Amino acid sequence: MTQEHPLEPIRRQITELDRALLQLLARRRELSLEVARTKADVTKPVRDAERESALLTRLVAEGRALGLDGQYVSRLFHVIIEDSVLRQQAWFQAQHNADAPAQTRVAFLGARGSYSHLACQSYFERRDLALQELGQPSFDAIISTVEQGKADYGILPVENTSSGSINEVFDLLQHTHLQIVGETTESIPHCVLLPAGTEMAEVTQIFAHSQVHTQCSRYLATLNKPQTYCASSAEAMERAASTPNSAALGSERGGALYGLKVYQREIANQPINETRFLIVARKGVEVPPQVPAKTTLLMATGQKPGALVEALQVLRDNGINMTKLESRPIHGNPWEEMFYLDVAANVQHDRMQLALRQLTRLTRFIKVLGCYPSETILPTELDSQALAADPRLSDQPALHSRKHKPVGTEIPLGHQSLGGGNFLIMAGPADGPPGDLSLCARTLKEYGGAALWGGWHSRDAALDPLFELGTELNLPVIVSLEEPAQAQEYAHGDLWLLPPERMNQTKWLATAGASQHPVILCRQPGASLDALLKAAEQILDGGNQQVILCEPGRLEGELPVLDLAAVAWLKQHSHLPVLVAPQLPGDGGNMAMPLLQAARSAGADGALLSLDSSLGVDQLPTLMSQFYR
Ligand SMILES: O=C(O)C(=O)C[C@]1(C(=O)O)C=C[C@@H](O)C=C1
Repeated sequence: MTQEHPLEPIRRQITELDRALLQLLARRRELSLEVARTKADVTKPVRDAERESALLTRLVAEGRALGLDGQYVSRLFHVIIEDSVLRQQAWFQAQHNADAPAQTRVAFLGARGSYSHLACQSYFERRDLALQELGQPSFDAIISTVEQGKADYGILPVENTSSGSINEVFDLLQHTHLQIVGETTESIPHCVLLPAGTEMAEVTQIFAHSQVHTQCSRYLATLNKPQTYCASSAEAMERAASTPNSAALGSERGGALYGLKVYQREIANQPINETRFLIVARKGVEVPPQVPAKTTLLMATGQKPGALVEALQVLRDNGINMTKLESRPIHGNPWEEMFYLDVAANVQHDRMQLALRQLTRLTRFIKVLGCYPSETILPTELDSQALAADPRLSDQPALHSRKHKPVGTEIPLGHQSLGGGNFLIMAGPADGPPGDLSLCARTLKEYGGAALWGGWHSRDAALDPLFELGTELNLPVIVSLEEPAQAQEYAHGDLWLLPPERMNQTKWLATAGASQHPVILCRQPGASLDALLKAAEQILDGGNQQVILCEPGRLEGELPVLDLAAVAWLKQHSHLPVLVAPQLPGDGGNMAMPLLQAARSAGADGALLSLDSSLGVDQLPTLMSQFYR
């Protein structure tokens, strides 16, 4: 008889626990609906911030007593509460609109597995409605299918966190009589997908939608494989499934429909990649008082100066919060604009009715495109004290703080020292030809650069030349930590870098904490400075005292944004060295110098420069010689 592996009985216990967790979650959902039924009688709003805050504070404390950290518990319960709120809202909406279409035929863009298809499934699943799915070839076809009564609903993407507004959809909304009846936001984690049995080394082409390709350009540069563009991600996945030696970019859920498995997750340039969709129907809906509503308006103001400001003032005077403003040209009227506004208000409320009446006086055209339940559920924030570590330790200053260590930490870097008073420049080519790496390394060496950087994503293939150059020139190298399980592959790097999207990921922080390499920890966009320091604390707590904080820049359109107040604040509150990683616009060569000088004045200890079309390797010698002059 074969003996059972010792793993098996443990795994059986985990399976049992997971099953019990699922049953508890299902029961919690039932109770949440019971709460909704009770609230219906007293017209209490779905969301009760006080209750959520009390509930989370208690759970964090109880979790801590069981050895679970506060961030972990609050993250889990944010997901659970979001589901509870959305389900309650969907229930109220259904009660209030009993004459909604009996069937649910939904028109969406693309085939099974497209991002629109997945959004459609999540939206209607919450409503417990059986779906008849009608994939369409274009946005136009979605609108006309619903207009002609061949579908009951249409689902249209309107904006994406990486690529911005989808203009074609806004233009179509101008001309249809369909009403917006709902919205949903889908988080779309792009992955590289492979057919079962295919290895990445065998792949000769990657199928992708052009927008997805743009959103993942940094990672794709490291794979260095030819791309074939497709009309949709669904088509990309279908072609990869039927073409030998190919891969596709798509979502994990979509890939599963085509028998594709994930090769690499989270490959988007921006860690948060969400798309907002609108649901349209022939007849509008009414939003019940328990549910927060959004109203979308379409309006054209007169062409006199300040007309838009006057219109917006009407909203402000009536206490109405605008959540989005978008402008589109009016066909046939050059230089005139049509404005789309989302406001957080129910069109039935008096103040909204009043505002609409006042707006008719100031506009040439105004139309309500729809009033629908808002599905933007912001998590209830707990104060940092509630989330802090064990209260018995709360009188001990945090390891990152100046109270714990008044003198700044210095980290040796070759013959220089980070945090030692000199501003150090570290650089590397973003995704240029391999020759750039060598040129960059030699330039850094010659002009006093402190380290060679392998870019935001250091993939296996790119590591060897990096390490070889480092050894040859005796120049420290920085590698991005991609996969904690393979930490040994990064062992030759002198410094490790945790990219912004890893800042909150416990397994990366634990790997960094257990390492003896200095670790550069980058602030995630939108994360608070407190959150950055908490992540640093986890690394320090793990044992690694060589943590370097990094403030990455970003681009707002063509404008470079770099938070130097954050740099100054971090230097005052923490003894850890602080770097900046500015992003430069297309013609960024001229911006590099003033940004570096300003960062140095704000107290930064150095900069990480990503060399690309905005700042080329060839511009590095002038920049460095002038900076250190
Ligand atoms: O207790 C309530 O009032 C609920 O609606 C339940 C619940 C929850 O899921 O715990 C959901 C939404 C509220 O904001 C607070 C709590």
